[in-house]
Amino acid sequence: MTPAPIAVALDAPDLETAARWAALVTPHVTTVKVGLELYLRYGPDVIASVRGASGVAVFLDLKLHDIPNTVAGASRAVARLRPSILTVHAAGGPAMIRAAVEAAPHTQIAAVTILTSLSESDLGRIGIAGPADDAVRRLAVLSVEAGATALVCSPNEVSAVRAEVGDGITLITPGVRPKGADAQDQMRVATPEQALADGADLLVIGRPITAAPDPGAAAAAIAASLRRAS
Ligand SMILES: O=C(O)c1cc(=O)[nH]c(=O)n1[C@@H]1O[C@H](COP(=O)(O)O)[C@@H](O)[C@H]1O
Repeated sequence: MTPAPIAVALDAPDLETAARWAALVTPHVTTVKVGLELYLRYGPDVIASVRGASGVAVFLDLKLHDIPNTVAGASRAVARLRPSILTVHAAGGPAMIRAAVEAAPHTQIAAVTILTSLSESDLGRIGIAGPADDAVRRLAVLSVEAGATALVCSPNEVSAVRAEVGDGITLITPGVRPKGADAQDQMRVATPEQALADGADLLVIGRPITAAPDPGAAAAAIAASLRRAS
């Protein structure tokens, strides 16, 4: 069975748990994602641990956001780990995004547009006027012009972003919840089937899989449902 285009967010408190989740889900998904919790605790070794024997693609989600020189250095430091994807915040601006792209030539740089945990009223409070769609599209275009070949946005904006940037850019959507699942701290959400139908290339899914009694079975069920829908 072809693995589904899902990156399972391994937001675990310890390495053993993360490696166990990775082993359980990798037959069913293309990618696993290491984020700040694991990386700040264990550092670079975590990548090899979750990659394991399967050699699954590892997405390193550090959401870098600093001046270009600092982001270039940080990107260079992690590029040698050969993650398939590395995230930076689009709001860091074009020079910062370009610095990451140039410092990690073998890794796809994904620019995070507007966090899926922000509601439209949160956006107003941090000074971003107008609907989320507008800000996401603006940041998407700026990021692609700066050399990013992947973008992170919510499933709600993915079709608008696709229309803006075309087919060559990888669109990654967190904020994914199977029908009836609790959105938790996510504000702009959709189902996996909807996200894929609207043009997402890779769905980031964490707790709906990792908090399930059997993460392997939960990943398999979502993968099967995507196959049925496509
Ligand atoms: O860059 C990300 O992956 C990301 C961007 C974003 O806007 N929203 C978002 O939730 N994420 C990540 O996606 C994952 C979502 O996890 P769940 O909410 O448990 O499915 C977490 O690891 C987040 O860090």
